[in-house]
Amino acid sequence: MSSLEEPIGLDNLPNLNYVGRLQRCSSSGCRPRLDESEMDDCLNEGRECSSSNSWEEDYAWRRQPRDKLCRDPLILKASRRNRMVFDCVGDLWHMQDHCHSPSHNDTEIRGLANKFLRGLPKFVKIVEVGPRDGLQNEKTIIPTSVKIELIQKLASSGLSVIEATSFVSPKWVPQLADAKDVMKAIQDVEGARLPVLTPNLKGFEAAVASGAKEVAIFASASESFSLSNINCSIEESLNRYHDVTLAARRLSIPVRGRCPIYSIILHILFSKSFAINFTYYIARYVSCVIGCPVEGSVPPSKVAYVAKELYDMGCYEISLGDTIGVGTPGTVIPMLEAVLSVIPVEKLAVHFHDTYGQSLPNIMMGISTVDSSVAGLGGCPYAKGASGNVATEDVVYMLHGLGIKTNVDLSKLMAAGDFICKHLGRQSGSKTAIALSRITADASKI
Ligand SMILES: CC(C)(COP(=O)([O-])OP(=O)([O-])OC[C@H]1O[C@@H](n2cnc3c(N)ncnc32)[C@H](O)[C@@H]1OP(=O)([O-])[O-])[C@@H](O)C(=O)NCCC(=O)NCCSC(=O)C[C@@](C)(O)CC(=O)[O-]
Repeated sequence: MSSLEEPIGLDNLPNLNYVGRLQRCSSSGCRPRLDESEMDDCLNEGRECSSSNSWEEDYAWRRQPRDKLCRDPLILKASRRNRMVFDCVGDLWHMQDHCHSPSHNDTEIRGLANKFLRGLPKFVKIVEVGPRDGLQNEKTIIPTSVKIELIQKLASSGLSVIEATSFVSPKWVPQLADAKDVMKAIQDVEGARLPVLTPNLKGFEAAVASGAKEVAIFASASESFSLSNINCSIEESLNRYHDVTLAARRLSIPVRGRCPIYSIILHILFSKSFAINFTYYIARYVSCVIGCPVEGSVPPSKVAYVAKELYDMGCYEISLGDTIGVGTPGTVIPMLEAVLSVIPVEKLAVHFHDTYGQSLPNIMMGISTVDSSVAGLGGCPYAKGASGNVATEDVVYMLHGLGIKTNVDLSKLMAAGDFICKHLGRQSGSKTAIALSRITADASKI
């Protein structure tokens, strides 16, 4: 991958003077660069920061008249040469109206950068939900062999958790009726955990019989959605999930969840052997954490209640799902605040559908586990109008651009996205995949 295909992150900004200048001339021209003290911060936090450019060089542009800056031949050359860079800054003519105002206070800007970067994790675990959430809503039934190959390709990209399928009623979700065959075929996939969705004991038992080592349970913060999605009330669903978590402990099936002291006691009481691994993995979902397709907005306190119930059952990770993708940072922050008052931050994951294109800003709230779907596949059959999950490629591109590690190889991930999109006969839902494929295609013509 050439440097032009890599995200323009904080790490490489200093080496891309023309990009920096373009950005300063754009509406986002207030975007701060790192000064030396901030670089020290980065180093202390284990991130890499280049110090190749001096502070004066960084901010020399402020002394230049606006029109000179915006007619900089380097800028124009760069914009002609590199479509990706041009796209990233928008229309030059339009940008002239948004040149940086010298009235901005440098200290405030640097303070903002510091605050912003400090709130972000150094590593984000991505939970790939494409094979499950992505394919459950497809009109046509995807052949089992394609699902298996997709999972293998995703695993080879470095994704460490891939939600493989669902053990739900085939009458409700016929697209995943081959769950058993998929699970059996991916037993030898290495390097990735492969959780599956289970709505009840029946699903749990079928998952275990097919070799699942990890299961995900899914409750809703909206009564109406619970009824339409799993045909029972929230309380009934929580009772079912109690049964599932107990059964998991009896079988010593890893439960994606924490291991509180009473779990250990239950484990000792119910397990057949004491020499078992105490790592439980049971997951994880609270759906409709912002809005419900039937009820409209969902109160944060309701989300916190359901999340805490799942957590207390032993779920070590609670994923907060904006099922219909209506959240903005304005609604996501109060919801997170409510949940964080009952669950530690490191136990949380976020799961955004990108219906309104708000997923990326919503992810930037400091939660270090993010669900996403390759090529932006997905949607819930019981949440009409909801679009796919935020695309994994877009998440990886953004995180790498911020210097946040994911251990995911973007080009291999794109190959997986390309594979499934070709099969589905449509364009990727990932803006990153589209842009980078265009660059590669253009380059191959030269
Ligand atoms: C929960 C049920 C099963 C209740 O469905 P029900 O009809 O109320 O269940 P039932 O107990 O009356 O059983 C009816 C039939 O289903 C069978 N059955 C019962 N359970 C199972 C099972 N596990 N696997 C296979 N078969 C099952 C059962 O054996 C019976 O078969 P029959 O006697 O008629 O031949 C049903 O409503 C269901 O399967 N719902 C799943 C819906 C679903 O998968 N939705 C999408 C996932 S949620 C989501 O996408 C949101 C999320 C997680 O991504 C987060 C976010 O985006 O926010």
